[in-house]
Amino acid sequence: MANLNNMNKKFHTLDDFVGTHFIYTYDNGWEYEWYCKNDHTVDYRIHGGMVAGRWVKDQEAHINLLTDGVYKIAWTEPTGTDVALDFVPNEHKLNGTIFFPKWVQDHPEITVCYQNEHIDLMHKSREKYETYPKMVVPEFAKITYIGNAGINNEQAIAEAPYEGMTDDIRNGNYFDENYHIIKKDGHSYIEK
Ligand SMILES: C=Cc1ccc(O)cc1
Repeated sequence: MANLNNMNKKFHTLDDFVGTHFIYTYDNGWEYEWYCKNDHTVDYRIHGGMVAGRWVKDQEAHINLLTDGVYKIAWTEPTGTDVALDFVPNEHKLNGTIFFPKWVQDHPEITVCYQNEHIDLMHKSREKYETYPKMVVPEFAKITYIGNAGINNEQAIAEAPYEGMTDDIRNGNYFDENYHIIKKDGHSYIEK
């Protein structure tokens, strides 16, 4: 058991941000977990909201330092969903805007999966169903966890979300001191 929640971390440079793992709750109640895997890649897991249960690895993203301790991340997904995040981690907050195509709003369950194994289905669905009007979700979020997962840590986001997972992470019951998953009965995990 290791308490890796580093809410007092101070951010200045891009290097301070890359390799950091966050959990946050949007003001609409949606809880997300997001990992800046390297300077052009993100992984994430969705714990609450319209597409709770969805998780994604190796999403290409634009990751930029705007000014001291302020970061902008933007990407477009195989579903056609676009995302722009502005992190102000020293104030434990961010602003996220998600632009969902109409089909994700109409059929969110199609996207609730480990997306990496269903890229074809995402591409087929975005052609088959409607794109417009898009559903825009602009929200502030409060950061509840900051962890130094390190760059290209494949264990940070490595299994489907489960009830209580974010509490396990925040309470230090999920990762060991090397930021590897602690093996637990009843939960799948990826071998070290
Ligand atoms: C749709 C993905 C997504 C990932 C992180 C976040 O904060 C908002 C949206």
